Amino acid sequence: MENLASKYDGILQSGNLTKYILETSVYPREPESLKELRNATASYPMHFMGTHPDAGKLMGILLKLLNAKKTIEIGVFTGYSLLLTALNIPDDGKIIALDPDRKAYEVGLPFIKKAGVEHKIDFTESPALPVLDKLLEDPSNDENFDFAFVDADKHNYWNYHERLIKLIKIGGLIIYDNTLWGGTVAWPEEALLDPRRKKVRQDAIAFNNAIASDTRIEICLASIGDGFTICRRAH
Ligand SMILES: C[S@@+](CC[C@H](N)C(=O)[O-])C[C@H]1O[C@@H](n2cnc3c(N)ncnc32)[C@H](O)[C@@H]1O
Ligand SMILES: O=c1cc(-c2ccc(O)cc2)oc2c(O)c(O)ccc12
Repeated sequence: MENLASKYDGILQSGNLTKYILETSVYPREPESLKELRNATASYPMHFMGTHPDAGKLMGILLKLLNAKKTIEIGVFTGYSLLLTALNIPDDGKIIALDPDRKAYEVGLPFIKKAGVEHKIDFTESPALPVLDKLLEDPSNDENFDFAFVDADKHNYWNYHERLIKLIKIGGLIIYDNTLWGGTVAWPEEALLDPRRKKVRQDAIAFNNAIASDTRIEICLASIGDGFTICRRAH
């Protein structure tokens, strides 16, 4: 029988511990604009797709450590991770943000404007692959980005990886979200009943296996949010 608790209890499979972490170290220091965007998303369809705030906190620290200036985001939804990125890069930083769903982006846009960071965002209403291919047609984009965050159609993660690895600088980071898919990657296949969740589990397992043997990167599969695969381009 499918254990839906994992979806709501976080990857720790413990609602109390997830709540403790959020209430102790995340919510009290979450910027007001992010909190407002998160609250506005709560009444939007599929609101659970927003990046987990604890994972967002880690992403913010990594962006600062890296001094990231030029970034790519694949999968914007209402913009939690996008606003978080915009708040953690310098005033002249730029984010190429890609999503075919402009309506969801517009839910978060007022909070992005209020935070005064809209000028850092170049949103394109499109599936990501053709835009990445276009970027790669111009050699000046090779190794020109510090950071990328991927949180979109899970079956395309390897296709994104093959393109992002050329666009990201040596020493830069690519983060893939949902790579533990509620913990189900370690479950027996028959334990999952919903065919769509089953398919995403298979996509996540295939991606995790492929990335684990990619010698161009160092990886850390962090059990935060829904599973964050943090890749550092090594060469
Ligand atoms: C999980 S949500 C992203 C959540 C977002 N990072 C946040 O913090 O709120 C996934 C998004 O991926 C988008 N998406 C689906 N297919 C896509 C594609 N081919 N290219 C880019 N984005 C895509 C969906 O429209 C959806 O908004
Ligand atoms: O339940 C979901 C579904 C997705 C998803 C499915 C198909 C796409 O083309 C894009 C996204 O993503 C999710 C997600 O990122 C998350 O953190 C929780 C749930 C889901």
